[in-house]
Amino acid sequence: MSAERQTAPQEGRQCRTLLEVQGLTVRFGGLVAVADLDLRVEEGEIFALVGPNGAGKTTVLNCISGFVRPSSGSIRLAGQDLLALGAERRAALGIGRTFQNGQLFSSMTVLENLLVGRHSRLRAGLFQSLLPIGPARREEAAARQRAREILTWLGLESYADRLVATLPAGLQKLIGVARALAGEPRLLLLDEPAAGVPLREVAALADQLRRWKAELGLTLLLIEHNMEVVQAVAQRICVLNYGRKLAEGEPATVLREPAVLEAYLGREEEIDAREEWEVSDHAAG
Ligand SMILES: Nc1ncnc2c1ncn2[C@@H]1O[C@H](COP(=O)(O)OP(=O)(O)OP(=O)(O)O)[C@@H](O)[C@H]1O
Repeated sequence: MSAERQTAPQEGRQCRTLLEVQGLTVRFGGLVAVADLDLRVEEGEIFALVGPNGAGKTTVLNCISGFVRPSSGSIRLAGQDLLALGAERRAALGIGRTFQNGQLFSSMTVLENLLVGRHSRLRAGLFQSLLPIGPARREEAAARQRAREILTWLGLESYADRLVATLPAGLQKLIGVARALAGEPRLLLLDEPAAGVPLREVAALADQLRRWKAELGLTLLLIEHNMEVVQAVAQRICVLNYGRKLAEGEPATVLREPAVLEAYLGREEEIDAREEWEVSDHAAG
């Protein structure tokens, strides 16, 4: 990685808002998935969006990365309004994104997936970067070099020329991160990085998240259900419930708030009741 990207954020520097979301509302037909949400993520922090299933977390991430158009509200990155811009333009401005299920091109190699992730940074188009001709040749060589550096940095260099489809799910998840990093993001949006990670590897994942932040000077906004990871890495969290902000602040404090406990327990009770009903229904049938 370049020296500039390797520099850790300096201790004690002033907080600067990188991402500012104001009055974000998303309606899907009659359903209000996100309701009048305000969020500020400061440069260099790890911020977690948590909440029960269906709370609206992924929808918020989709609005920031440009996959869902909100019904109202504003989203700014370093002061620049994003809403008029498409997903690709936002990626070029520094928004990187991973997905719960990877969403890689499984019939391409790992390296080719990273080149796709990097193409928002290239002046030549994606097609030219995959088929190097004319003036794109030098840029493409540099992109390949950078993609290999990222793979090496993540310990994935031996998989560069493997087809994604042949690799286990856990590895594909990390390749999803490598692909997002290939776009050299300032803000990395991570959708449930701990989902599917075995318990014994959760602490190592938390270490990795801190390393990505510190060594690449990244800001991380993550959705996460695993509270061990959230408490280990996040400086601040926002709890969503039915699309509304329920609480915000330091994880240790927020996760003890009665309203937050109730939101989680309430949903668990709903699920327990449904499961009991299904069991008794099946038993009766
Ligand atoms: N494209 C869509 N069309 C209609 N409804 C949607 C769409 N996307 C999400 N929803 C609904 O919006 C609500 C919020 O969904 P969302 O996926 O954002 O929640 P979440 O907090 O990410 O949930 P989970 O933790 O289960 O991933 C849910 O009720 C969901 O069914």
